[in-house]
Amino acid sequence: MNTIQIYDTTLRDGTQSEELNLSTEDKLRIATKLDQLGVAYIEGGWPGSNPKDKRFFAEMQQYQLSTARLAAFGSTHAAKVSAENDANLLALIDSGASVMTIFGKTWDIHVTDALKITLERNLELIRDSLAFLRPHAKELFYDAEHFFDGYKKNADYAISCLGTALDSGADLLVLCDTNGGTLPEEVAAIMDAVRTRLPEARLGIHAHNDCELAVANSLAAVRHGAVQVQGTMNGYGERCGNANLCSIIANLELKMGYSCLPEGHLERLTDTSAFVAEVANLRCFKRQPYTGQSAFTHKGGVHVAAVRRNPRTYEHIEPELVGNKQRILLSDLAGQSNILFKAKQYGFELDKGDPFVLELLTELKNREDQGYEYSAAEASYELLVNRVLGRARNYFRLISFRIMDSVFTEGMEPFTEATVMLRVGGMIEHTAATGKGPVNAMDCALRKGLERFYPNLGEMRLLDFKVRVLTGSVREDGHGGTAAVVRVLIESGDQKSRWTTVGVSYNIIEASRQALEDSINYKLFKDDQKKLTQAIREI
Ligand SMILES: CC(=O)SCCNC(=O)CCNC(=O)[C@H](O)C(C)(C)COP(=O)(O)OP(=O)(O)OC[C@H]1O[C@@H](n2cnc3c(N)ncnc32)[C@H](O)[C@@H]1OP(=O)(O)O
Ligand SMILES: CC(=O)C(=O)O
Repeated sequence: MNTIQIYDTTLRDGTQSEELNLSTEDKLRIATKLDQLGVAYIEGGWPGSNPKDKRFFAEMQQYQLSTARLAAFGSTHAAKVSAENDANLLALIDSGASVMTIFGKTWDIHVTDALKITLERNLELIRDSLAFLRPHAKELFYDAEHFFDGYKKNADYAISCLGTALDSGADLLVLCDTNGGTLPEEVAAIMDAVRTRLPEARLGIHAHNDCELAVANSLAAVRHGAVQVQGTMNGYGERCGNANLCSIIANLELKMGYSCLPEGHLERLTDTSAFVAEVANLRCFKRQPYTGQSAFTHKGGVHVAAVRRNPRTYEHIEPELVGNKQRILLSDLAGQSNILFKAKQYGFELDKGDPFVLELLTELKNREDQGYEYSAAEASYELLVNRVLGRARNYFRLISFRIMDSVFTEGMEPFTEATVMLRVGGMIEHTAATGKGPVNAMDCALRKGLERFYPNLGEMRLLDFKVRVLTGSVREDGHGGTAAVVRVLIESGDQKSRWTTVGVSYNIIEASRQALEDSINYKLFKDDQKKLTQAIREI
């Protein structure tokens, strides 16, 4: 099987993304993870650019990478100084990286208008920089910036830049679609032309995503002879991003018959993608092909009915191949199959046509119509199913509650107090608490009343609170705006898991109460289930 080298530049080109900012520590964690995934090269940064990147390379000298080689990035030397005196090239040598990648100009307007030097002088920059670095690098790559645009405008000059790099010791010439404006058929034709004119050269591809074609362009380049693909995890990068390695690796391995990662490592892809997003403190892109949470998620009843019989009916690969999994959503587009799938996941074996299934489906559709959204708040639906099927109980009853906001000093935050009356078993509990806002005050009062009976509630935290005014909820009596229906989603968690619950009402406090009550009941229900499972195991 032919091998394609995966060159990851998340830690360099990825950090040029508007929303990405990584500390040295973050970079070390990501580098370790990329090595475990098994990419061939990790471009760690530009040591001549900033102290953070310099520190990263110094720290990396203590790490033993198992699969990847560490690459340091920089430009050809500054026109005003010689290669030997160029701080940027010296920083590359100091970095201790065994692989060095330098970018140089290949598009004539970049030479004359950006660098403001002659075309001949640029060839000297390329030649002298590579020749100077050659003895210090195990591998030396030349990134031909703007190669495709340059080739289209002045093919002879673009080729002479590549030829100079090759003659000066470059092991590999990486053709860059820096502005991301090239089409796959142009990439294919230009790759063929370069291979004809420089048959001895090994070629790579570095594509940007300005036309949403970076993955397609990378695959086209491989089909036309590229042996290395550069890109970033999750496609992070400047403007519209770089070529997304998650899609490239999966496509090359699963659709095109190439090998990119060590045997058996492809199933680490989804975890690696999520890990990088987590360290970068960015939300994962749900619709990301292969590794996104929605990539194998089914919502429509017709689809769910079919995938339950044979997943291949609506899935282009087995999700497990890339470490992902199938998910089924609940919504007003569901059919009985969605309910059966979820019920099975919760431990119930039901059949199509069962009155419980029909009741649950009707209830789901009615509630979704009122504004509940169970695909985002599955804990509420799990409780509902378990209640309808008699497995879950209400752990308490909120008999009454009152919330007061008082402003004592003009311009100061209001003082919020909640009182609640609860029934737990046969006992009545009456408590009050203050909080930062009405929902927090109600949450504190509820816990204060309940923790005596259920101490495990002390482990539970509210993690997120979202309110959405539902469009189309303007009432027939003309009351919209502040009288519109709102949906509240509350995400809660303990040491082991996170869950989301939902409430809907014209009254934001009432919607929050529903979501809060579900959240507490869910925690108590799941803890009881765990205890039961443990007790059964011990019998
Ligand atoms: C296509 C790519 O992704 S290339 C990578 C782009 N990434 C970055 O720019 C991030 C890191 N960059 C930096 O930290 C800084 O820009 C530095 C340290 C490299 C340079 O900083 P400064 O010296 O202050 O220059 P500044 O950023 O204003 O301008 C870029 C300089 O690089 C020069 N330059 C650009 N490309 C090249 C090249 N291939 N070879 C030689 N010089 C180059 C420009 O001519 C300009 O120098 P000049 O003003 O003397 O003509
Ligand atoms: C080198 C590089 O990052 C580019 O040309 O896009």
